[in-house]
Amino acid sequence: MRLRAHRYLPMAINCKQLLLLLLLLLLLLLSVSFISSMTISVSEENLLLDFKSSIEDPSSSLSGWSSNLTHYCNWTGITCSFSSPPSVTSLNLQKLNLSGEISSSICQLPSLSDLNLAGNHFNQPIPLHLTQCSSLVTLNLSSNILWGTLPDQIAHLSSLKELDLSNNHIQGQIPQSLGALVALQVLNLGSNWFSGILHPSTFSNLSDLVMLDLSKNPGLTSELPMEIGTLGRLKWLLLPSSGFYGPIPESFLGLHELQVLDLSLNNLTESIPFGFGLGMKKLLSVDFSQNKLSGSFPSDICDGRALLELSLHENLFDGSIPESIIMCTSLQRFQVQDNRFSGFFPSGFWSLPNITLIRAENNQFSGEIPDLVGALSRLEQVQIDNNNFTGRIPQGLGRIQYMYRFSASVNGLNGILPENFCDSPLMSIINLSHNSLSGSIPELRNCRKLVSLSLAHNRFTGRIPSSLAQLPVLTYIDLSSNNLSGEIPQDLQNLKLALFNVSYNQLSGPVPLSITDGFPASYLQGNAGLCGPGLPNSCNELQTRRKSKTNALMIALVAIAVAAALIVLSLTFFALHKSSKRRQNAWKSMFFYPLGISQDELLMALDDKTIIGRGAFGIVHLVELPGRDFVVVKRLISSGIVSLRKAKVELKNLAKVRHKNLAKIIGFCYSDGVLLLIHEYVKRGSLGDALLRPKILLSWKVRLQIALGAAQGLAYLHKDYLPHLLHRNVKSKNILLDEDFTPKLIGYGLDRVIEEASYQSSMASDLGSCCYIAPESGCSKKATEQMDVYSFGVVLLELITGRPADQPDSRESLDIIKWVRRRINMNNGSFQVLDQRISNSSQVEMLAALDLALQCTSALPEKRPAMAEVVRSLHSLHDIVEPPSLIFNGELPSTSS
Ligand SMILES: Nc1ncnc2c1ncn2[C@@H]1O[C@H](COP(=O)(O)OP(=O)(O)OP(=O)(O)O)[C@@H](O)[C@H]1O
Repeated sequence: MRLRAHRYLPMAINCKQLLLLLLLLLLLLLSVSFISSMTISVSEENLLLDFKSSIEDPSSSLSGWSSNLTHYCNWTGITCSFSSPPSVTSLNLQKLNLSGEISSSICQLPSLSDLNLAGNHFNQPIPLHLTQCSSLVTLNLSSNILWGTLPDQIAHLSSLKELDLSNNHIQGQIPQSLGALVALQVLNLGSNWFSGILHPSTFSNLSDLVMLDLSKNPGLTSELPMEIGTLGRLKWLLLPSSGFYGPIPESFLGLHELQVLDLSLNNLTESIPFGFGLGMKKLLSVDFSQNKLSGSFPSDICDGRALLELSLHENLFDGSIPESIIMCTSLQRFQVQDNRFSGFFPSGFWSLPNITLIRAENNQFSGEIPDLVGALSRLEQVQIDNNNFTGRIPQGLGRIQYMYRFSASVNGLNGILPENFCDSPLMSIINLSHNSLSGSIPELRNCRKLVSLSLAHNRFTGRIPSSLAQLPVLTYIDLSSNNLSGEIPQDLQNLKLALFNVSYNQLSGPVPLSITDGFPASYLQGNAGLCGPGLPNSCNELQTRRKSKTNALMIALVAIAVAAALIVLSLTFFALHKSSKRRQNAWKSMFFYPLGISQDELLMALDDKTIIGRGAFGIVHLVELPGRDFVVVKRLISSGIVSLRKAKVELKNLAKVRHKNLAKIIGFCYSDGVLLLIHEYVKRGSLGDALLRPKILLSWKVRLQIALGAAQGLAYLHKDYLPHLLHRNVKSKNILLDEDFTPKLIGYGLDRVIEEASYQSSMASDLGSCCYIAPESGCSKKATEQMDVYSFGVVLLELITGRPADQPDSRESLDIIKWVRRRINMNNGSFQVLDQRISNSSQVEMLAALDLALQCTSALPEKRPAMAEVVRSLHSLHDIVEPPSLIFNGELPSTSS
């Protein structure tokens, strides 16, 4: 037994040893796994600290990123996975005022799927190493100062679902390789400096895309690829304020999931594809505004009944709005102003249950505003100025709870004003001027928020309501050119008025002191019976005159001599009355945009001090408006101004010219053959002047941009605007430069308001213009598009050579065409004519432009290209627009204000 026990003893020891061994092994395993977990943690932490070390953090937002404080998964902006060990999945450091370098270390975080550095100040090219972060699902670098191009290698981020690079300074073409990111759902490249064309294939495979935003990239001069219309999941398509041109592809009809479509502020042409809206049941907002779209109203736009907002304004749409629009029961905002719509404005539209905004001004709508508009309406703002609306102001107007602006000037509204027309508690602006309204102006007691009341140029009679004085914020009152009588209520002086115009009425009696003191006398003129300091009648005189008139009457009963005196007096009075009537008719005005000042104030401003230029057709004044805005008033000096009736028709049409390269006509004043044209003010003066200033050197890119803009303006006049227009006076002095050097043509349309013979004689008197005139215009009287093309070619030569078109004092005394042609016949002559101050790197483009300018200035009109062709050729040269800071190599031109 002992022996057996002895035999088993070593065996027992072995078991113990085995147990110990196992225990040791376990411990070893545990410590290995602990050490390995420690290694991962340490390396992720180090990677983050490395990332931090290259970042500038003035707000100490990342001060908690320290290994001594907490585990890195709890650091600001970090999210980790729940795995063991935990690993960083998301880095969200938006809006922390960070700058510096985005280090490559973050791409070594193996599980990083979301990287958000939006709203910081990173100022560097898009780091190429970010394209190595292959696990990224979301990359948001928006609202920084990233620059350079978007690298092709972006295609390596094959898991990416959201890419947001908006609001940076990224340049160059949108890389075609983006099309490889087939998982992409959100692509936002808005507000950058991308340029060139959109390659169609970029979009063919992005079938998961839900949101595409390329807005505010003005250099993206491209047609809209039809492939975008195949993105069947697209909900948001945002392409406003870029350079898109051409038609809207038919394929867009297939975007059945679309909710928001914004194509505004581009150069899109042709009509909206027929059937647009059919089957698009989810449409909420559609914006086609500020393009050159034409054709009819998209009558299926409300097929889905969900539409909240429709904007078609500032286009060339025509035809009428179909009655079916009343199916748009959810519609809230409707903007069709500044088009050529006509026909009856659908009456059911006014009672749409949710409509808050109707803007339809500057069209030719007719019809009446029905009385239905009333208590249940949610209308807040109605602007239907400058149309052909007729009928009465509806009774229900004053019952609309939320109405704050009602503007229906320049229409044919008639009848009396309903007693309650201003009862809406929020009503702030009422403009019913230039209509045929009559009767007395009701007392206004309830619109306590009324700021501006314009009832000018109507047929109102009776007294000025004294209740106006009870409206605490009333600031602008224009009651001019009516038949109002009686006295001006004295209490009005309690108001803080910025405008009080009652000229050309039949008011009488003393004018409240603050009004004679505070406003120009022109606001009171045309009221023979008013008296007060500064007016033709002093009140004492008037009273004495009245007394003596009574006495004379009494004496007249008994004395024939006095009766004779009375006759003389009445004759004088008659003469006075007649002259006042004549003065009343002196000026007729029409403003197509609100100026904030009255006709009389405008006229008063036209003195020598405001003259800023003189041309062949007249003198140019610069007039300041309230709020530091300006307009330019050109007083036409010509014996051949057309009649008021014709001027009105022509200018109403010219005011519908809408193009960013044509200075707007804002209004006009007319009196006995004198015409004042009111224009948009363009700040930087003319191109002609800019080229003459020796210290200014416009870079080639800017010159090209100016040429392209001017060509686009002309092409619009020739082909897009109806009826087609010729400019007839294209020259560098008639191309003005806006703040950002956008060119704007002035001087178009003058031949519409000046008789032909006078127009031609004014043109002939302007010697500075003769080198812009096509050679054939001497023989053929009729102006043609080709003559405009010739003149444009001369301007293009000025831009290429840096020489003014006409240099009478130069040694060679040649006009620019002869000068260029002589030189290019010499050896290597083409190079010699290029402006030598511009860098050689632009030579190829300049030579191509020279070739185009020579075609435009061909002696044979039929050899000249059409303006649309010129635009295309310049487009092909104009790929990258430089940021404004690179525009000038010399002194910046001052603004003339
Ligand atoms: N809308 C405007 N904004 C700013 N300045 C203007 C505007 N219109 C004219 N000017 C200034 O007034 C000057 C004279 O303009 P105007 O058009 O009358 O003359 P012009 O161009 O020299 O000749 P023409 O009468 O043949 O057109 C311009 O050179 C420009 O400096």
